[in-house]
Parts: sequence; C-alpha cells; structure tokens
Amino acid sequence: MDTIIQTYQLKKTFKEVEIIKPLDFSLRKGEICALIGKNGAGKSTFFKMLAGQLMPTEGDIHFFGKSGKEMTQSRKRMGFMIETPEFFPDFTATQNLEYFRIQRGVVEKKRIYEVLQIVDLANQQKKRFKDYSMGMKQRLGIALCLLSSPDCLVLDEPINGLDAKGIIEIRKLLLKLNQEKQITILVSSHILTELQLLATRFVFIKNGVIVDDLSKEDLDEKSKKQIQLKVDDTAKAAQLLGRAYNDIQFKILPNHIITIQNHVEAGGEINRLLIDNGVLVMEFRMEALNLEEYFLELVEGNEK
Ligand SMILES: Nc1ncnc2c1ncn2[C@@H]1O[C@H](COP(=O)(O)OP(=O)(O)OP(=O)(O)O)[C@@H](O)[C@H]1O
Repeated sequence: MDTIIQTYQLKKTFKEVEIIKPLDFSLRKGEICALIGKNGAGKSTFFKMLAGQLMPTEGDIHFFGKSGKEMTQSRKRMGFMIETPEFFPDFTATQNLEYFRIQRGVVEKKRIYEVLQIVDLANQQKKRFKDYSMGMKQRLGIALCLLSSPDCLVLDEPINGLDAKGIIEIRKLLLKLNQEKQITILVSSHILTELQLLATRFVFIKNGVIVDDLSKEDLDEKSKKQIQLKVDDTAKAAQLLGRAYNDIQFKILPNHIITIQNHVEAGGEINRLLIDNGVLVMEFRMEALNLEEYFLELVEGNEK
C-alpha cells in the first residue's frame, strides 16, 4: 500500500520538555486515520511539524516517499487545517476564497465554485463569513484546503465545538472526500466517539507517545466485550491476574467487582485461575464495553 506520510523518530522539545517523544508514524493511501488524544497530548504540535509550521527537534518526515527538498515539494500535495484560517468576517465565502487564491496564486478562479459545491456552501456563497454557523466556517476552512486539489488532508480538531448537526455535516463531507475524491485523511480529536463513525484507523496519543494503533475492526472488536467478575477477594484476584498476564488491563470497582478489558477470549482460563487459587467467583459475565470508557482509560489512565 502507498505511504503518504511517514515519520521517523520525529521529536519536538519545548524548553527541554519532550512534547513529542521520538515518533514513528505512517499514513497509508486511502485511510481516514483519527489521531485521538486529550488536550495537551501533542496532536497540534505533531500536525504543525507535518505542515512545516514547526521545525522538528530531531527525526525526519517523508511525504509520498520523498525526503529533504523533494519532501517540501510534495507537501504541496497536502492540505492542512491546523487552526481555523483567518477569514475576513465581512467578506463572503467567495471573496474570502478569492483572496487566498490570489495570495497563493495556484489555481484557476473556477475552482472556487467547485470547492464551494464540494463542501455544500455553493448556495450560501453570498453570505458574509461572520454570519456563518461554526459548522459552515469549518467547511469553508476545508474548502480552502481543497483549492489546490490535495491528495491528503490533515485536519486538527475540525469538529471541536460543533453541535450535532455540524458534526454530521463534517463527517458526511469527509466521507465523501475520501470515497468519491480518493483523498486520504488524517484528522484529530479529543473525543473518540466523534470520529468513531468516520475513521478507518484509530491512533491514540498520550504525552507525545502513540499508546495504541487500531483498525476499525480492532476497535469494534475491543468495544464488544469486557469480563465482569464478582469475587470475594478483589485484592487477591488482582494479584493473580497481574501475575498470569503482565499486560492485563482491569479495574477494581465497588461491591467486589472487577472488570477486565483485554484477554477477553481467555475468560474460561481466567475463571479457572481464580477458582484454583482459592478466590470465590460469585459472578462471571461478558458485557459490552463503553468505548468512551476505553478511550479515557487509554489516554488518561495511570502511567505504567
Ligand atoms: N510553542 C510552545 N512552547 C511551549 N510549549 C508548547 C508550545 N506549543 C505547545 N506547547 C505545549 O505542548 C503540549 C502539547 O500541546 P499541543 O497543542 O500539541 O496539544 P494538543 O494535543 O493539540 O492539545 P489541544 O487539543 O489542547 O491543542 C502542551 O503541554 C502545550 O502547552
């Protein structure tokens, strides 16, 4: 599969604090990849390095397999929306896009109407920017990215602050760009469920480190089940679980309940392990895992 973005040990330090720890990341053609992390995880810093707005402290970025000067050239095939662009409040959508088109000097004038149609703003093009809803403003930002007909879009929190309608509109637009225009997309959010219906891949970032990288299928699988146990001695059960599976993820809840988020397929084995070692298992059941909880555990859970 073609690789659009590849980073090698990409690192960013601010005042001796490593905001992005050496990071290897690849984005493959056709993906809609969600970068998920809470505020301050390093998403914008990572995107700004990709966009050339911040110099990496160390490491390398390749676009379309090109490095160095050729990479800088290849960056032109990408569209970045890192912060909401500084549109003129009193200009209409067309006037704003015309301003940027001339400034960048890249495309024919008719492209403005094309991109407004793609983002479904063609019938609102005479409205002034300040009268647009948040969702319309974001779509105009995406229209600006599309002016140069990029092969890949990198969008930092495009649905942050939008209402449900706005979120659905952006989701529909990004799916259309991916499926009909074959545009590869890297998009960030601090809320997993916002991107759950959109992305084909989910990369979780915490303190500048990628802590998980899941396909949609993996995520659906993970979201399906967790084990819930009611035992007489949670401390002993926790000790036995930790010894038997060194990467086990579990939580101890009130009322003698333990929930286990991974090794779900080994449910029978876990049950036997506890019973054989003298823990009384009063209840054992598989239950659906709340995705939001999984995400919070992953990006906010205790440091290992
Ligand atoms: N120019 C800078 N100088 C010093 N620290 C910075 C600078 N830019 C970002 N940081 C710090 O780097 C960390 C990561 O910030 P970043 O904006 O990349 O996070 P984020 O995941 O995009 O979160 P958010 O959604 O809040 O923007 C934060 O602790 C932030 O304070």
